[in-house]
Amino acid sequence: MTVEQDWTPQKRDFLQSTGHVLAMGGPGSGKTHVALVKARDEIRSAKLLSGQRILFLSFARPTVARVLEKAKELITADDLRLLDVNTYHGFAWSVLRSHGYLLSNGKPLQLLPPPEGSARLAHFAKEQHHQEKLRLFHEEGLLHFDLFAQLTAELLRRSRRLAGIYTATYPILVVDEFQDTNADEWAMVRELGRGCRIIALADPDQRIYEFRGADPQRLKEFVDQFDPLPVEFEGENHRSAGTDIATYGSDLLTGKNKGAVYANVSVVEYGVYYGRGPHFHAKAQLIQAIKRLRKEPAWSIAVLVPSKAFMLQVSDYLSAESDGMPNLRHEVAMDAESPALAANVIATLMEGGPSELLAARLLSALHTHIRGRSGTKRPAQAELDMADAIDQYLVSGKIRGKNRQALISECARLAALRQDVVFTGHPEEDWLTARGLLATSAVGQLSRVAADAKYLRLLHKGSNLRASLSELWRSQGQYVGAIEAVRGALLQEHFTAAAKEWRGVHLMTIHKAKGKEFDEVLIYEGRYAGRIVPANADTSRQSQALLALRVAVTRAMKRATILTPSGDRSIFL
Ligand SMILES: Nc1ncnc2c1ncn2[C@@H]1O[C@H](COP(=O)(O)OP(=O)(O)OP(=O)(O)O)[C@@H](O)[C@H]1O
Repeated sequence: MTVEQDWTPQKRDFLQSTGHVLAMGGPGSGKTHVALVKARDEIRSAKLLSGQRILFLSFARPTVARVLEKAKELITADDLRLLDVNTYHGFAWSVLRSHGYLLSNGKPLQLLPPPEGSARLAHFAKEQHHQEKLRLFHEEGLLHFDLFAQLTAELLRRSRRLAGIYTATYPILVVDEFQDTNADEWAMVRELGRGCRIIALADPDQRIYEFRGADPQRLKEFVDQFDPLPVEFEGENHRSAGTDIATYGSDLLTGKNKGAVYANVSVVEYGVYYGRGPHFHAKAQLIQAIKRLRKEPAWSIAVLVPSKAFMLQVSDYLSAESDGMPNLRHEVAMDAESPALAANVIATLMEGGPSELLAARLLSALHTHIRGRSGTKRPAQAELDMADAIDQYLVSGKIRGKNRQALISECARLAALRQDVVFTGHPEEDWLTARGLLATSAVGQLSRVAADAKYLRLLHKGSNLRASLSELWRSQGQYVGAIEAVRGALLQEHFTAAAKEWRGVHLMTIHKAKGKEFDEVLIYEGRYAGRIVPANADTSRQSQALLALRVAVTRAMKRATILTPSGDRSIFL
């Protein structure tokens, strides 16, 4: 544990602050670390009244898990009870769950998780999404996750008494990755800040979420409104001390990196290797990294790629035993809509029921999967037409067109097949059986459900879904209730800071790497798909991609490797 005299003067100023603070520093400068020490000191100072706690808000659940892990090293278990670490949306939901009815005309609220939300919004142009989300909330009591922060801010603004209760409970609010807050999250923080001390941690050059509303003006807005004590942890790097990784990250921003040589950072150009899979070089690099680290007790490697679609291709190749290389076990950070909606179709099959009813339920689950699987992107018109046709069929019993009829018949066939399926009572096996039924279907809309569900990690040992499915089987010898169990498990995934295991190989998009750290980082840029800068990117997208690349590189503690295609090297390298 760091002893007091080790702190730089800036860190000491930060630790001694008594009001609002804006702490800035580059990657690995120890912002999160020192904020936890600050929280510990505040708790130890015994200035908190009975019932008061410190609130620490971060962006994503895995980051919350990491912060908690670090907190356990720095803070005693007793003191830790006075620190609430949560995501922005987890905190907002805790407010709305108890008080949101005040905004929805007294209607009880029902959550609309992102995958179902995407299915609901499929027909609307992107510009109309927000309006429709508001309509769903006010008219149907359906709460889309994207409204969490906005509604919480509105609630706190409208009821000063309620805001007072929250700020009396949390006199200190730490906001991590503050540079990436969007307008709604900022509004929520601002309302709380009227009654509590805000400790904001930020690095303007790690602002990589402009596409979801992060704004270069945010820090200035905070300064203008709250006049915080500014502190800068300049030149500190605790993550990759003794390497050039942080320097490389800074040089990327000025272009100084081009042609220069750095310790522990390598840029590797890969060529086309005829007869081998396109990701051959990436896998080979990964194997080398594993060899370098495998003698260490708890090593971690991140393979970071530019897009979700590319990530799935890479995952398939890492799992395959091909090109003379073994299956490499890895975790995929997959939070896309498609697996969640696919899980709903599988649960429908597991739940079963009389053939005709089951066929209709399958169609209905498939309808949601078709509409929602591309997330916030609008589905192709042909997909929307298919979904509409299913919808009409469910009402009228009529359908036209060969492909559409084939889909209806296939659902009927699967529902009939399901009648003869004998499950074993082991949820994982039975899940695979149900998925297998879909996988063999000759109808694309059904077989891709099985493909989409491949990336779902809900049934591992000790998982809640496994426990609830086992319980359904134990009490009734069948899986009636599976749909609800899957829905509950997916919802829980959004809110619990599942203690993630950070050992081993982790494959994720560059954006997902924010706030994390690994022994080695392998950034893999594809030749055609998966470009760091998409071919048609304008200057603003280019600069966002550059910031993201810097974040990616600086996640490494020991070594960063960037793979870029030869003959088409990334413009940043
Ligand atoms: N004073 C310190 N003493 C020992 N270890 C430290 C110290 N400060 C930070 N660290 C360690 O260095 C690593 C990086 O620190 P931290 O995550 O707090 O940096 P950060 O500024 O929040 O980084 P980023 O903005 O890149 O996410 C962590 O493993 C942390 O535990």
